[in-house]
Amino acid sequence: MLTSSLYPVTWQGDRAVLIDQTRIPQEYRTVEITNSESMADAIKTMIVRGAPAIGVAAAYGMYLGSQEIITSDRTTFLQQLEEIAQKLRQTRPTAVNLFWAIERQLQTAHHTPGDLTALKTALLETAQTIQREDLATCQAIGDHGLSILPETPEKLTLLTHCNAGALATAGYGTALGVIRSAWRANRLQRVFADETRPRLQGAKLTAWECVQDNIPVTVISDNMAAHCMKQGLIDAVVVGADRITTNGDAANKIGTYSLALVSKAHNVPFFVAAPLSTVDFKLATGEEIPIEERDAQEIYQIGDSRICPEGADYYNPAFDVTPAHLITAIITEKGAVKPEELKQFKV
Ligand SMILES: CSC[C@@H](O)[C@@H](O)C(=O)COP(=O)(O)O
Repeated sequence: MLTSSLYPVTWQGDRAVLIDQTRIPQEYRTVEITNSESMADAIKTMIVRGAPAIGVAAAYGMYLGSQEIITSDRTTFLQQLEEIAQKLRQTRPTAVNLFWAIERQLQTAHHTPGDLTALKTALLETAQTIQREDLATCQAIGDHGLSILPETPEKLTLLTHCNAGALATAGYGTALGVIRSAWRANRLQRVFADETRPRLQGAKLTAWECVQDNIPVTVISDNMAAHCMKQGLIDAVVVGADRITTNGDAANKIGTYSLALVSKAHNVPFFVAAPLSTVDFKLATGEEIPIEERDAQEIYQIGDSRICPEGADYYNPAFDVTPAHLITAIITEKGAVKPEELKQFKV
């Protein structure tokens, strides 16, 4: 029996309720967000994280922001809404879903006729639509992924990195959606979850989600993947993405690129599962993707303990780019394609 009722964002009347992903698995707690500034903070501090979930959260942030604007003049309203959009854009630079969702809300605002009350209602409806669509999209990604997983005599063991699960989307997940669909189809033996230093999304969130759904999960540290592949333990790798460019290069959580190299060396298929809202057709190659650099403390400290000496320097890029040639297929809601075939989805 699958639960998967792990919705990172829930709309309740006049507020968004977020699962606080910084506390899982120690504690399941929710945070109520009633204004655009708190939503921007929640995205920045990773209370809500994962590219599609960030997009959903930002869409509600735009609606909450619209409620803060006190004017009856449409032009002034649109100017102030743009300022709110700008604050939300400044939270995290890599996941394109953030910019995609904000743009969709601005388009809604510009194209909704009638008074400002009607416009604000349209912003709430658009946020809810983005959320609903993403859930359906993840389920479609799961189905398409299932159809291209390798045919093996035994059930599959799949490896994933970071958390591209229900918590990272409107629900169900992208990479973990494929894994859920494989489990549901009785084709999955086990998931290996990279712990994903420095924020440990794999050890904390992916492992927790799998436990909720009774999917057998083995957590490994990030440097163990090559050894596991050499032992023949892994049939395929499935990861998510934060931004994919027109040529099929894919930015995802730091460590994904090395995992792709290791997969190539061991002839293990490497799949990227992502909605088309994660594809940035404005960018030609992964070289152009802005890579977020986060606070050094994420490297030198675990929990409350400092693990590295003072006096050293630290470097903390949160994402890396896997070149298209290392990707077996990109699994989208419209089907699984080779990276070079992604262009066909450009509208
Ligand atoms: C479906 S989520 C895809 C990606 O956003 C995910 O793999 C990832 O890298 C998340 O990074 P995070 O820094 O936790 O937001």
